[in-house]
Amino acid sequence: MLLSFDPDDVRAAERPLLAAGVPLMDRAAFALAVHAGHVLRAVRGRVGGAHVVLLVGAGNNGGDALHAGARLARRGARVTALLAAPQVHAGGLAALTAAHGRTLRVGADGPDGDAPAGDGRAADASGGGRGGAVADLLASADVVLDGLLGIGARGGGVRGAGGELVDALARVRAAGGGPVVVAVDVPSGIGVADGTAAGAVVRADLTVTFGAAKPGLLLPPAAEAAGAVETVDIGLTLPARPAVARLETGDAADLWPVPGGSAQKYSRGVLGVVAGSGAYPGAAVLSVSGALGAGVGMVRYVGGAGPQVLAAHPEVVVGEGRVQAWVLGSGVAPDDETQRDRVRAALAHAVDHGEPAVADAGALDLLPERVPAHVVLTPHAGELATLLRARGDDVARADVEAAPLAHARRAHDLTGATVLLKGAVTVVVGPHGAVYAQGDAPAWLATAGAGDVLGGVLGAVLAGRSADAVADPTLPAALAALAALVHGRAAHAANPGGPVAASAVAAAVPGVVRALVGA
Ligand SMILES: NC(=O)C1=CN([C@@H]2O[C@H](COP(=O)(O)OP(=O)(O)OC[C@H]3O[C@@H](n4cnc5c(N)ncnc54)[C@H](OP(=O)(O)O)[C@@H]3O)[C@@H](O)[C@H]2O)[C@@H](O)CC1
Ligand SMILES: [K+]
Repeated sequence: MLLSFDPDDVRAAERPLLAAGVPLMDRAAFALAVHAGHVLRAVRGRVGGAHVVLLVGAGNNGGDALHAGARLARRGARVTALLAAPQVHAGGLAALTAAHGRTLRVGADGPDGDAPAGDGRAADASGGGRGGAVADLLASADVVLDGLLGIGARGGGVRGAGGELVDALARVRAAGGGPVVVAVDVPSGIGVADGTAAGAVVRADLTVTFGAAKPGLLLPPAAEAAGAVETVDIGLTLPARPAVARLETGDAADLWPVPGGSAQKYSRGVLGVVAGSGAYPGAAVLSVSGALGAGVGMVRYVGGAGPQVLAAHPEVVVGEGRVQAWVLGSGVAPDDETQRDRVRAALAHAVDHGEPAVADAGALDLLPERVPAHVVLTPHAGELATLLRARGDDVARADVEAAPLAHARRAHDLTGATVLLKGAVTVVVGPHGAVYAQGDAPAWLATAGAGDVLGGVLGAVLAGRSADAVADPTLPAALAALAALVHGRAAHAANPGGPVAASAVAAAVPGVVRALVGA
């Protein structure tokens, strides 16, 4: 499991070590230089002679970059630091200067080469015009180390001279080619704790993060700015509970309902699916496909798409009966009162009788005021905005997309449900601070019907662990994250690197489950 921690927790973990004189910045800078060295060898074959540009802000994040730059300069790299603040980390600046790195001050007046600490060579870089000199430097760099802002970031985006550097770097990259960008601790400008990415935000290829990942490296939309994430152990002892977690391959076996030797179809879980209709049978077929692919004991289908469901899946039982979990609402039209009544009844049953339920699409506006955490909502951003508006919040789809965690949390707080917010990175919020961010799916998965398959997979897992999911209110969030992981992996497996149809994703689920939990 990849765990991330809020800046306050990281600072609290650093404090006793700093008080004891542990050289945390040395550890961080050493690891950063090692990773930058790997990148330089990959793009240029060697560190010696490579061109490294440092973006340096006012705080310790800039200090990390300067110290790492000094290490690279001692290994023969040509290092130029662009100083975006009047005062930068003094020890780092001295180290870089001693290692013969160049410094160049940038700001409202552009580069003027007046960096402190006796940098006699700063003036070379300012030739050719102010902004032009910076752009030329960035364009000619093999690697840029982004040390503008770390966990001390406040507000959205990088302000001031640093923000101008972020924009200049974006222009260089948009023009094609450009350097490999390595973010120091976090990409500068992201919301470190909430994953927002407004204003000037560095787009990194790699983030080298210290002590533990930060939530913004996992959460959308900021996660996209982080690139690959390398976590460096600098010796911090962090709290037991992370801010945001991400399930990985090794986590699936513990969570998945793998049948024991004495299993039979009822003990493995029966899933009730109230989805689709005669007019729109596809959602029903896809939900059932996902559930069967995930290995549910049995599916009972209730609704007007019985013939189509049976044609695709003769193992399904059509009609009502006892179930251990539900999938509700996929493909249920707003004017289909018969099916909506069935969804209402199933929701009430799930709440009253302790049966986990997935409430998707057409079930979201039928939700009682409050539900237990074993009811899992699976909206996309637009549906979540609608749900929140129905509860009095003035919120649009774009607001949800800009701050998915905050809005998923709000929906959880208002309804009591576990909330799985679908997206390129899927965010899950449950009670007691359970938060997951799963970025497993290829962009190709954004396709009609994919959500129906996800609902089926999640329903199967909830049916298989029905009693556990009711007894432990944080478990539905973990199982929802697990379903997102399997669903995303199935999309990759169905057609690596290419387009996928939802039915192909469902067909790939059994193989993914076998790979994750098979002996
Ligand atoms: N502690 C340790 O031992 C270790 C720490 N480590 C490293 O330290 C980093 C944290 O360092 P840090 O606390 O100095 O904060 P940092 O992020 O560098 O910047 C703060 C400065 O930025 C400014 N500023 C804020 N927001 C802004 C904005 N939007 N736009 C523009 N400016 C903004 C802010 O100004 P202020 O808001 O105070 O006016 C202040 O001047 C951490 O991420 C890791 O890399 C590692 O070495 C491991 C050991
Ligand atoms: K940074």
